[in-house]
Amino acid sequence: MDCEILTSPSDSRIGALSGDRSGGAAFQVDGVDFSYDGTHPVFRSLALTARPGEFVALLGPSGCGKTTLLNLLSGFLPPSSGRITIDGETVTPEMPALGYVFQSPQLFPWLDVLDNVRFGLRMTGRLRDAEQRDKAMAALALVGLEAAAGKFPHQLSGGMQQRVALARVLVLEPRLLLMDEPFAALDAITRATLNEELLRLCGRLGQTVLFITHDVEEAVFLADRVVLLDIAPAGIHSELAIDLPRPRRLRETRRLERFTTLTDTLLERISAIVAAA
Ligand SMILES: Nc1ncnc2c1ncn2[C@@H]1O[C@H](COP(=O)(O)OP(=O)(O)OP(=O)(O)O)[C@@H](O)[C@H]1O
Repeated sequence: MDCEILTSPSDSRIGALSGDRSGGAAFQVDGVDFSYDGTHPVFRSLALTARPGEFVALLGPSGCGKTTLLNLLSGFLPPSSGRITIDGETVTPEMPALGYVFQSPQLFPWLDVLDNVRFGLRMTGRLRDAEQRDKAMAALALVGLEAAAGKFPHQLSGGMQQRVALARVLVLEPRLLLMDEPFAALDAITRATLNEELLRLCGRLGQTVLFITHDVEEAVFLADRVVLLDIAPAGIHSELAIDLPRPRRLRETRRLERFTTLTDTLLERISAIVAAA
């Protein structure tokens, strides 16, 4: 099991990643209709925005369209009408601003950790080998895995594999991270550690994040704002601003009365959605 608490890498170790990126991207979903088959809509006139650097958690009952929304935002699925923009530009899957982290790490088993992290840089072909290595090592330092650079995925725990997957995305310096239940398959201790790690990284790198989860406490711990989706095709049921102080540490934050109030509010809203279905 991978449950060590990581220390923060020094600025010199992550220097190779501090290139020309400038914080997070804004996104805007405007009047979006979407259906997979043309007859059963998943969204009708959906509208959602996020400001640069905002951490938005997406909650909602199974089948309400959370993954569909991520796929629309990443440009993998085109809306049937409406517009989705990242920093004002219509989204396409090739946009360098985008990084996608899935529930399963999806590493290449035949490549070692360093080459898994380097893979995206090699595909862009823009940097020399040595620069690619520097950037990949910097990304591994960010997730506390420099020492695992020469290992293969099967030699890593589930939590370490998910960290490599995160490093593989961070190396490309995305300004919008789309995360689809990235820690759902992990044990509770690893998940708690990675939640804290993710907040530390976001505080440091400033990306905008859209994070899907089924876990109300995880959503409240991580987010600036929780967006709750209703049964499809109703779209957004409600939003809740998470006014908990930062930096957040799991044990301290969960003890706050406000944390309990916010999670209870969301649980009540979810029960109402399910009861009305
Ligand atoms: N490729 C597809 N083809 C047809 N219908 C799909 C496809 N993917 C999803 N759907 C349908 O679209 C709706 C929304 O699915 P989606 O996976 O976005 O929901 P979700 O909220 O992410 O669900 P879960 O919480 O269970 O992961 C569901 O009714 C689902 O059955």
